[in-house]
Amino acid sequence: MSRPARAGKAKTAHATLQEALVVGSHGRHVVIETASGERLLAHPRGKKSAAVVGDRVRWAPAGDEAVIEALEPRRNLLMRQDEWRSKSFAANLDQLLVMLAGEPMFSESQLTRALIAAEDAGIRALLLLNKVDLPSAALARERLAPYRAMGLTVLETSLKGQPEAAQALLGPVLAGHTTLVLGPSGMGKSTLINLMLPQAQAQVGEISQALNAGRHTTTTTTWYWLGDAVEGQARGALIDSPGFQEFGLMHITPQRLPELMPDLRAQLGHCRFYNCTHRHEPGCGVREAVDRGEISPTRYRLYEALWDELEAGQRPG
Ligand SMILES: Nc1nc2c(ncn2[C@@H]2O[C@H](COP(=O)(O)OP(=O)(O)OP(=O)(O)O)[C@@H](O)[C@H]2O)c(=O)[nH]1
Ligand SMILES: [Zn+2]
Repeated sequence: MSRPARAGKAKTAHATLQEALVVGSHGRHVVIETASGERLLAHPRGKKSAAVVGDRVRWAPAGDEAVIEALEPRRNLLMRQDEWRSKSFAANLDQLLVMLAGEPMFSESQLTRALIAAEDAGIRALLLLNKVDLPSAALARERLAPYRAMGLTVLETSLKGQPEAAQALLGPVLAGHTTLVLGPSGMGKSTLINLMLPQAQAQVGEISQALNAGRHTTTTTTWYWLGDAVEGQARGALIDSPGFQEFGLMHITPQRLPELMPDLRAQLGHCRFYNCTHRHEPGCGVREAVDRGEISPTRYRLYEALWDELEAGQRPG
């Protein structure tokens, strides 16, 4: 695809370039929102690491489009799992909202992976149990007991049956923060986005328009402003990534897993061997805690499975 020629040769100092926010992405091409609120298709310069939604960038105009000259330092970064590898996909988040339901029953493996990714990135996670109007919510609640016990907040909604109550509950939780919504299929993510963002379609439209100018049709990750800007107040935002299922964990070594799982972490320091993997060793404090019922057997099995997966991923070749 042809790119507009660069205006001049002189290298502009980054500080003099305008800052913008990345609000949409399609592979290496992104949509930025400039300080004046304009949305432009932006291309990375050269092969430098690509910008992701939530990034603040320094940009220069290039015809009707923009060239990203530099990324501002990131507060944090989340990766998504591709078929083959982990890829960065959202930066500078305040919190992760994980949507769950009893019908279809949420996957504990997916939940655990999300929590590990958030913990590793230093991002707080909130759980949202939706569809509490259905009888299956009782079982979902039971399965969430170990997560409450490790200190996680579990909010409950019936987005479809009681939208006003859900709005009242979620409004203050989302206001002023940048929240990535993880909604596995069927948990009610579309219902949530439509409820909290009546103007969502218009925002998607603007991003598609900017992308279409570059002949891209779909956006993979989208930033939505929550409400209008009010002077002196941080503006909240939701980040939605359609089809997004799994976080990338391949950059985490298996030895770090216990530190990233609060229920296991609470039991560290009681093993006979200082370098205990908590898998086969005698005198393991973590496995004793499983036997005593202080760590849920499911969580422990997920730990074992993740260990194998991460170890296999790190073997050379
Ligand atoms: N009973 C009940 N159903 C709900 C609730 N919230 C959403 N649903 C229904 O659950 C189904 C899935 O909701 P969506 O919002 O489309 O879910 P999604 O997570 O976006 O699903 P995908 O479109 O598959 O990605 C729809 O039929 C909704 O009407 C709820 O609180 N209670
Ligand atoms: Zn151990």
